[in-house]
Amino acid sequence: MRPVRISEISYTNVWPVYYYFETEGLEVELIPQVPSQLNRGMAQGEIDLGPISSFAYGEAYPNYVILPNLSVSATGPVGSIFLFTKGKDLSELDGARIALTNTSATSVNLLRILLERFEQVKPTYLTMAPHLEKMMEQAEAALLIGDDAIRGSWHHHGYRIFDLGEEWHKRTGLSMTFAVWAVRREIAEQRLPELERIYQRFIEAKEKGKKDLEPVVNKAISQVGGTREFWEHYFNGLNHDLGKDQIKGLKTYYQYATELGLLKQEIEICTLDLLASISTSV
Ligand SMILES: C=C(O[C@@H]1C=C(C(=O)O)C=C[C@H]1O)C(=O)O
Repeated sequence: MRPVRISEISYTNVWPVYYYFETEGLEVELIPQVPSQLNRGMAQGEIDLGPISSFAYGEAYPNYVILPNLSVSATGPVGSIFLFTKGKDLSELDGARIALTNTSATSVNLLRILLERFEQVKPTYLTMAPHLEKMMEQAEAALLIGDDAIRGSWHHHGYRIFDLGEEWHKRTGLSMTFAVWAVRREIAEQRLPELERIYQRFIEAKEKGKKDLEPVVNKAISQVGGTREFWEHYFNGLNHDLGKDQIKGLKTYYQYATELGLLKQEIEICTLDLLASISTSV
């Protein structure tokens, strides 16, 4: 049988889980990608499992199941999902052109929820590669995610920066889940014992990442730049669990996305019960 194809998001936000992910003895292939490539790969059946955009889970519903207790979430500022504006507040973006990174699915739709539902403004959008200066030549505001957003925030360009995790939390009081570990439903049905072993390794990796973050911080400093304080603060602001609070925030996000017509149907959060069969939780 071919290896299980697992995506590895190339952004630092998943390193606290992937750094200690041990593939020894597993029949897996790790494929580095940005979220939008992973979402496409999963939809086309080229990738079996990975931390997909939570929005992509909703789009593909009910084709995937979620591995419990893994996510990329934040309650409040996330530190790497930023809207850059030339000084305007979110409420002043009616009719504005906004450039969206072509690497994201969750955050572009989160932005639409914040602007269209909460601020009642209706901008126009264009999708571009994540280059802040090029985006700002063509638009009044730009959305970046992941390390592109982090690097963008380090430059002294004078733009106003809105953290979408923080803006979501201010308006809803809820946590926001940007990615969930999803697996194609047929893989879950056909290769459950292997999935259990893979899942166990992910959970072990996440626990190690919580206990010993220092090597992860060192890797980020050497590969991306920035200070130890920056990365400690960034990683500590992220949450990689999928507990009650995260699920409550995610359900609300799906509900708003469906109400705005961004998703076609009501979404249930189906998690894989790794000791029995597929179940719908919470
Ligand atoms: C926290 C982040 O979350 C990411 C945001 C995603 C999206 O917007 O679709 C997808 C996966 C997450 O890993 C980030 O990129 O900074």
